[in-house]
Order: sequence, then structure tokens, then C-alpha cells
Amino acid sequence: MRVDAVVSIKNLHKTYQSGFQALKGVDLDIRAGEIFALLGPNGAGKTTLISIICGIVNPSSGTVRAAGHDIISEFRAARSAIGLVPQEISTDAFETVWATVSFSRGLFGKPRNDAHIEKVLKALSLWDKKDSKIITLSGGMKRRVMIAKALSHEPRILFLDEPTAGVDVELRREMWEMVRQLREQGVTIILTTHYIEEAEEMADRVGIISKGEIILVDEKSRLMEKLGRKQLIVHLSEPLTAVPDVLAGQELALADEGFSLVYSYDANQENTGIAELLRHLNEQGIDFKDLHSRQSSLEDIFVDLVHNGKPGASPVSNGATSEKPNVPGDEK
Ligand SMILES: Nc1ncnc2c1ncn2[C@@H]1O[C@H](COP(=O)(O)OP(=O)(O)OP(=O)(O)O)[C@@H](O)[C@H]1O
Repeated sequence: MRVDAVVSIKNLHKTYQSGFQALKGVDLDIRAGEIFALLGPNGAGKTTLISIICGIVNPSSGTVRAAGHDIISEFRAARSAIGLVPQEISTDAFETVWATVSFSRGLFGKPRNDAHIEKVLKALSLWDKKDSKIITLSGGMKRRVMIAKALSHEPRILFLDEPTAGVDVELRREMWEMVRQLREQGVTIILTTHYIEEAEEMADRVGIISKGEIILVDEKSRLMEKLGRKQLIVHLSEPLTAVPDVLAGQELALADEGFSLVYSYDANQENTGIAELLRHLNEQGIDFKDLHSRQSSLEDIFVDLVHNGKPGASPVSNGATSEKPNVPGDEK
């Protein structure tokens, strides 16, 4: 276990009673004070993993320590270090915001602390709603109440399971800002998401889970640098119906109804192949109007890893492919 690991997961397996293997030997350390995004397509095992750490689902084998406590033999100590914001909004609709959040704190056996609840509600812009019944709140405010509940017992670790699934763009940005502020206050944040944009925007580190296995963990910036390839987009004067034979075998794809040729290359290589590509186009009499290049995004990397098992294999994901995993608006 790393010295600064606040959650340490070792060889974790989960087989549901149905015989389905949801986790297949997960090893993962979460560092104190980071925002860690666990990214994976539907059914990859994200919720199972979080539920085990939070003591909601029993592991089949393996160990998990949270804030230094074993989640089974020291369940109470481990659980009280954790705040969980589940995917589903579950509160008593007829209770007030204040009562809901204070009651949650009590569940962890913590003594009443009105000053803390006030701080949490103010930080989440819920203070002026403290006496309102949950049922009267907007969807965004209800989500904030869920976060306030999760923070009521002063956890060091906060899990957010799909925090912005189904919320509008404005609220999504607001939530991101809020999560950053929590990190500033020293809370370690682990969020699961299948919105790649969310991981790209927020995370210090990203873990990619697919079919119950963690297939990659890295600093977001390093990941993008290391695995990110560049793409050269050649805007053609006339559309092509297929990539010319002479160019077959190169990492080329047609996009934009044949008006763009997209060439993927490794910008770190001495010979990027661009000069050769342009020479071939010239020889074939294929005219182009414009050229531009772009860095591949975390989304490209994700598609490559999850669908092809290796980085750099998919031609492009500039909207031209239909192979994207879930993107905002694509609910389960
Ligand atoms: N109680 C259960 N019994 C049997 N299979 C289950 C159970 N709970 C989850 N699963 C299966 O385990 C797999 C992982 O589910 P999990 O909810 O952990 O995935 P996820 O990555 O969180 O997906 P999502 O993004 O859809 O929430 C899925 O195939 C799911 O059908």
C-alpha cells in the first residue's frame, strides 16, 4: 500500500449469486487529496466496486482498506471515513433540508454539530433552503442535498457515483466547481462516470475499468500525453467514396461524408508519414482545400482501450465514427 493511499484495494473479486463475475482481481490505490475518475462503459463494474468499498455489497475475495481501516473487520471506522453520493436520489420528500442532512450525521453516531451542517449547506448554496421540504426543490438542488447528506459526518473520502448523469450542462459545470472546492478542503474524491468529458475536465488521475478489470490507471495529463495521438484532417475539394488503394494500410479514415480524410499519427515519431501522405494525394490528383491537426482526446484513448484493447488503433473520433461509448445525453 502506498504511504499516501487513502483507499487501498487488493485483488478484489466479486461474483454475484447469478454466477456473474463483476470484478476480476482489482488492484487500486487512491491517493489522499486527489480527484480520481473511474471511467468505464455501462456494466463495467464501477458501481459494484464503490458498493463494496462502502460496505453495501460483500466482496467474494480480496481486501479493501479505507482511511487505514479494513472495510469488513473494521467496518464502522472505515464507513465513517466515507461519504457516498449514490446514483439515485433517495431522500424523504416531506422532510426539510436541515432535518435530512442532520439526521444523516446522526446515523454515523457523530454528535450533533449545527455549525458543521450550516457550513456544508452554505458551501452547497442550500442555506436559504434549509427549511424547505425536499419535495419543493429542483432536481439540481436535490442532488446537492444528496451531497450535503454525504458530507454531514465529515468524511475524508467522498464517492460520487455518476454525479452528473442526466443533468443539464449548466448544472454539470456547477457540480464540477463544487467538487473542486471540496478537494481544496482536503476531501479525496472518487467519481465514477461514463462521461469522458467529465474525467477530462476534473480528474487528477483516471482509471479505466472494463469487464471487471482495471485496464489502465494514470495521471490524466500523462495519459493524454503518452497515449494521445495526433490527427491530421485533410479537407478535400471533392468527396471520396473510399480511401484510395494506394493509401490502404495507412491509418486513414474518411469522415464528413467523404469530404475529410483523417490521418492518425504519432507526433513523437521522427517520420510522421505526413509528407508521404501529401505526396500520394498529389500523385492521385486528390485536391484539398485545407489541413489542420488535432491532439486526440481522452475519448479517443478510451475508445481504443475499451473497444480494441490497445491505444492508437481507432482511426478517429471526431464525430465521424459510430463507435463512441456513452456520451452526455446517452443514458442507460
Ligand atoms: N445483484 C446483481 N446480481 C447479478 N449481476 C449484477 C448485480 N449487480 C450488478 N450486476 C452485474 O454486474 C455488472 C457490473 O454492474 P455495475 O453496476 O457494477 O456496472 P457499472 O460499471 O456501474 O455500470 P453502470 O454505468 O451501468 O452503472 C453488470 O453486468 C451488472 O448487470
